[in-house]
Amino acid sequence: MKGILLVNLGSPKSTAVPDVKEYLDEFLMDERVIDYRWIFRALLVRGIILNTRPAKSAEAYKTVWTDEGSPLIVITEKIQKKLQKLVDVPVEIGMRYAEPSIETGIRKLTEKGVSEIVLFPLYPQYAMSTTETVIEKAEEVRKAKFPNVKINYIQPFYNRDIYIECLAESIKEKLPENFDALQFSYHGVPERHIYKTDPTKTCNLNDCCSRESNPSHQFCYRHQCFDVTNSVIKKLGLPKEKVMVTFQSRLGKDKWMEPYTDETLESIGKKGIKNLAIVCPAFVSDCLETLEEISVEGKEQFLHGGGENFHYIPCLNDEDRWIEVVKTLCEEKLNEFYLV
Ligand SMILES: C=CC1=C(C)c2cc3[nH]c(cc4nc(cc5[nH]c(cc1n2)c(C)c5CCC(=O)O)C(CCC(=O)O)=C4C)c(C)c3C=C
Ligand SMILES: [Fe+2]
Ligand SMILES: [Fe+2]
Repeated sequence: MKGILLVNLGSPKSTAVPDVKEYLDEFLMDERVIDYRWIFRALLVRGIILNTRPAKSAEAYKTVWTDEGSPLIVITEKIQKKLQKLVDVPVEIGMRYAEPSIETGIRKLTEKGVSEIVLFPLYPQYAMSTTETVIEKAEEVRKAKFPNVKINYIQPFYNRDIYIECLAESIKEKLPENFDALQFSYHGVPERHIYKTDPTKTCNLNDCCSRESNPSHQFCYRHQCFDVTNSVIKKLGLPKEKVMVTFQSRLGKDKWMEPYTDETLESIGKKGIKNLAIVCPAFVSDCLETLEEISVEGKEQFLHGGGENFHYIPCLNDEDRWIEVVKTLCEEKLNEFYLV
């Protein structure tokens, strides 16, 4: 029997500082997130970051937490429930970090008799800290605990027409009438990650990412962010001069992809952009990074820098058109089981 596992990043189990600390420990000790040798990662994460960050992050989580829990998990559950109504195989969710884990998700499916799983990492763009770490973890769990289960993975879908169509429609509906600029803010990654995961060694993190084609594009997060932006603005008929791409949520002292979202928000008001719309297409569901970092902090930065109207465009969340896309991508992979 077949089944579907939707995998998202995950959140702490509560906003209590020890729970946030446990979550950050698992997240930041992932070698595909902080890619230093174990001893240096442990010194940085356990010796420095976990001393202060959990309390600060817990305060931020408190501002977005709902009665049902973390927005990211609540929204992923809503996607699951809606998808379940459209397909005739069991659908479960699993988180890369914390609970419900990928193992919990696979276990629930196997208890329903599932032995062939389509696993959907809910990230449009490939990075070692997105799709790659999900697949690595799922394979580790499968080999150790469910050796008889087959898993078929859905690949990054940043360039799929159905996704672009859906995102463009969603943005169009939510765009305010008057805006001076539309900012696409993607979660950043350290530049080193892009070089590291480029098997072709042809990405120069410069003009190459915006070229029409280059062998590195399949593994270049930066290219995939530009590609989503270009495809969406083409569909919306927006002039390039009205659009910006920036990268948010950097952590630590490494060089992350630029331009940075926060610095841009602080400076564009003075350059004449008074009415701003902003969207975050690295996330399919709203989460701490959109609801707090962009909608609250980002708005303050923009207003502080001389901006006047800040309009946050929510993620696809559980919009029906997005659930249809999820269904189509899952069905494609479900059907592949018949071919092998
Ligand atoms: C969308 C893709 C994501 C990438 C790429 C990514 C990389 C990345 N993140 C950190 C550090 C943190 N991220 C945090 C939160 C967070 N990150 C993503 C997604 C990506 N991260 C999401 C969806 C969330 C929100 C989770 C939620 O519960 O809502 C956090 C925790 C919050 C905080 O303390 O700021 C950290 C830390 C690194 C180092 C990294 C490197 C590639
Ligand atoms: Fe590139
Ligand atoms: Fe992150």
